[in-house]
Amino acid sequence: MNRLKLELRDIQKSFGNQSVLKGCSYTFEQGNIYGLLGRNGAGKTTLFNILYEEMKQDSGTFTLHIDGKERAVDPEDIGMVFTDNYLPEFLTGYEFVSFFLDLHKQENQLSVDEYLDIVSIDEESRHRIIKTYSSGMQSKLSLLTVIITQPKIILLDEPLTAVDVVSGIELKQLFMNLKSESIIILSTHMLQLAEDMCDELVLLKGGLLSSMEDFRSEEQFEKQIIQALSEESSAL
Ligand SMILES: Nc1ncnc2c1ncn2[C@@H]1O[C@H](COP(=O)(O)OP(=O)(O)OP(=O)(O)O)[C@@H](O)[C@H]1O
Repeated sequence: MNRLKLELRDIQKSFGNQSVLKGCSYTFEQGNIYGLLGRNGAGKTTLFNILYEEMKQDSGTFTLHIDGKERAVDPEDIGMVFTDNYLPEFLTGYEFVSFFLDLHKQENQLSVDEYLDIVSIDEESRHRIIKTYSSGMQSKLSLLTVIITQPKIILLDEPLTAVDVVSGIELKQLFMNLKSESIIILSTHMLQLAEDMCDELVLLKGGLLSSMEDFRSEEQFEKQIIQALSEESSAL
């Protein structure tokens, strides 16, 4: 039985007279990676910002169920990696990880170098300032923050877009390992990534969430998703 669940109930959000989320309800469970798919402007980032408490929903709730007990979500329950990385540009990668570890002491903590090895940031690069990093390297450093803290809920907003093929495969494997302890929700437009990595696909369309059941048993995966997202009732 799954120990940890995140339950969203009827979350609504409008900006002025634009209704973006019209009653999102869904239960996400530990042990799964969920792929959140939706057209541009469907409201994926808005939903993540609400869960991360960067933004307040107009109505609706989201709660955690731990071993059958329900409680509010605490900020430390959630880690989010954004498309745009907010990293301190004038620290080196090494200094950033060291600083981050001071703030977030972990049991069985690895050394700074061991963490940087996990995301394959090489010896020379780790002592350069982050400002000089490529966007893929910056993404890897951002992903390291959730790898270190392993929060109960991990929200990944287009995390692997700038990461090269080899690093992408390594990071995918890392998230596969993290999912046994966490609920992972991955927003992506990369259908191949969603198919490879996710256990369940969730569509955000017309301001509502729905599950795409048994997507692996469908032969024409891409065609099916494109059709689902382009039907007339789309949010756009
Ligand atoms: N702070 C804001 N103020 C006004 N409108 C906003 C705000 N944040 C988002 N929106 C609007 O809400 C809608 C959903 O935006 P959001 O960024 O959540 O979509 P998305 O699904 O993440 O899109 P994409 O795939 O393009 O990143 C868009 O029309 C956007 O312009």
